Amino acid sequence: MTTLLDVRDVSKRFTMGGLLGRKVVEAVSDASFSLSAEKPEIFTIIGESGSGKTTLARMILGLEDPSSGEILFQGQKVDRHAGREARLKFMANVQPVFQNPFEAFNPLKKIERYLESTARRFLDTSDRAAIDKAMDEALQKVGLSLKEVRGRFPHEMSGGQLQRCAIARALIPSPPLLIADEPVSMVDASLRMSIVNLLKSLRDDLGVSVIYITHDLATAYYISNRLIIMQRGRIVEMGDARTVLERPEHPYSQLLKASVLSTDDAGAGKLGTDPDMLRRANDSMGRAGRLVARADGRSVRVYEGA
Ligand SMILES: Nc1ncnc2c1ncn2[C@@H]1O[C@H](COP(=O)(O)OP(=O)(O)OP(=O)(O)O)[C@@H](O)[C@H]1O
Repeated sequence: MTTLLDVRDVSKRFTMGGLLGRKVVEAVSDASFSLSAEKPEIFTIIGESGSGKTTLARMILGLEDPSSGEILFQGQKVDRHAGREARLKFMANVQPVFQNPFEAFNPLKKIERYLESTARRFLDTSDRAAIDKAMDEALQKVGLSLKEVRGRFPHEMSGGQLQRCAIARALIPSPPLLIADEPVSMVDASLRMSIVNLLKSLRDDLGVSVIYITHDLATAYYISNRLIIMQRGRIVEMGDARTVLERPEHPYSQLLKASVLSTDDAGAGKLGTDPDMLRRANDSMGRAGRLVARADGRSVRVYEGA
């Protein structure tokens, strides 16, 4: 197997405060996983707010240095201090899609200007026809066209359409990997599935791998091949998405699943959690334990004495 992305024992610590009262936050602890270059997949990172998802994504994008461990992309170390040329080459291969498309676009600039600057930068051309062609091709991949977008400002589009434009922009350099950090959470509920389906078709039709970051178990279940569940910076469970979400084994994964209201439970106004489940999930909080890889392809964190 050729490896596209290799995350090796990566940790990130932030130190806050001054000399007195210094506080160290371990945002990510010893994360390891890899993606194959031959088998495009949607690899999902699930976790509550503060579990370290964005920090992990920022390290993969080379926007943040790991405190320890390393990340390799196509065998090369991801290094945010690499020279301009190396950095540009990396950015052409690994593109971000952010949560809020209205923040990603400058409200005072027409959308095509943003796409155009990406095309100029990555395709290294100033040929008008070539730039238009690249923009139109990228927009077609997300179900839009340059004709539809031309002349329009961000506020003239719905959140869903604008997120499509953001994804089109990311696709301009034809990257094999997209990092999508909560890409549907700011999009109207009615349009969410169309963006989720778009990610799926990028994988299936264009062979793009996607790291999909979310706290939404339903969309994760629907589109992911594999997933990891993070609790306070640690991966507590990793494996085939359907298997893990159907039969979570780590107490925290079980609690996450039980905390999602099924339509039946919602009617009855109750969550499927019991005090024992809560206690076991709380007991695991902050404990290091050991992530054990099993023959069935699943990894689950276990604790001494548990
Ligand atoms: N630049 C920073 N300086 C200090 N602490 C940080 C920094 N970035 C993140 N953290 C801390 O690291 C932890 C993980 O944050 P992170 O944003 O990665 O989590 P998350 O799972 O993405 O959360 P959310 O879903 O709310 O974005 C949190 O405790 C956060 O406060």
